[in-house]
Amino acid sequence: MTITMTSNDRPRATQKLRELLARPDAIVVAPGVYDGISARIALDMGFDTLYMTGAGTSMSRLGWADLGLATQHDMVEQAEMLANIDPTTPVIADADTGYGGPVSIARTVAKYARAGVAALHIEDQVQEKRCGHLLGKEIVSREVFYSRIQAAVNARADLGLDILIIARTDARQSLGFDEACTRLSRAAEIGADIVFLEAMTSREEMADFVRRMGATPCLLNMVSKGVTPVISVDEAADLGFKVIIFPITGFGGAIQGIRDSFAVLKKSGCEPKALVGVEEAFELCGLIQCIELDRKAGGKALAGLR
Ligand SMILES: C[C@](O)(C(=O)O)[C@H](CC(=O)O)C(=O)O
Repeated sequence: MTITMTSNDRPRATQKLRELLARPDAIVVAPGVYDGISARIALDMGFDTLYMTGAGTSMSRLGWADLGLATQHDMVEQAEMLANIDPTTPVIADADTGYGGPVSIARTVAKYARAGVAALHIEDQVQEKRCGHLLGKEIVSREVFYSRIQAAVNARADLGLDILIIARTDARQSLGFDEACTRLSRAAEIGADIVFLEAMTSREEMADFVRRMGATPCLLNMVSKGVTPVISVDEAADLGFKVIIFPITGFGGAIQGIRDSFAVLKKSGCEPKALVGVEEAFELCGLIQCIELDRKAGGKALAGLR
């Protein structure tokens, strides 16, 4: 795989996501990434789309749970880094509530698009939001939600951007499934490209949701130990979903892996034997590419490395 640090091919990620979505009977699979290492692993393994998880971003950048603590600035910085390791691979990014009223949302859309993000999702929780799989979520009115989506759609048109807009509703928990579907149908009419019904509680709901949304592509959020029943990528595709995200797979695995590794150190006073070594880690993160880049430019800084 070619990884480039140039920005010339940025528009291709959005175009590529549109092409991936247009494939009949196929689903876009996006593993959750939350830092440079997790993004590098997903790219190295050949995933063709990445999902920037807000929960993972909040925990990796701030060390705090997904409770609306990450700011627009935190999220844009993270998105910019993730979208530019390989600018040809689409990144679908969490944009929470859009971080304010219509003016802030317009700025969020512009900043995400200019950072190289291919699609972003904006939801209808109040600003003091929380992970969609926790209890006690508070939801804004239909009007406020619709104006968030309208602001995003207008910003995209006014600024000549082609980022995809995903409307997410968290209304299922407190207002019910019908209200959630009504909100997303209207969001699609306003101009959202993809719809995301957070925290569905049964397979019947999943099937019904896709049916009710008609031609609008639907996204499924597969959160381990969340409130949505676990289904596979193939099952989601069979139900008609066009995108499936796995926000927890990366950081859930990392937490377990780091814990296991530290436990060996604490117990034995030595590192675990099976650890990935420093060179392998650097190679994962572009060492060879950097040596090549330096050599081609006549640089001497990395000449002695290999
Ligand atoms: C998708 C999500 O917005 C995320 O931040 O990745 C979260 C995931 C989580 O916290 O479990 C959500 O579902 O709200």
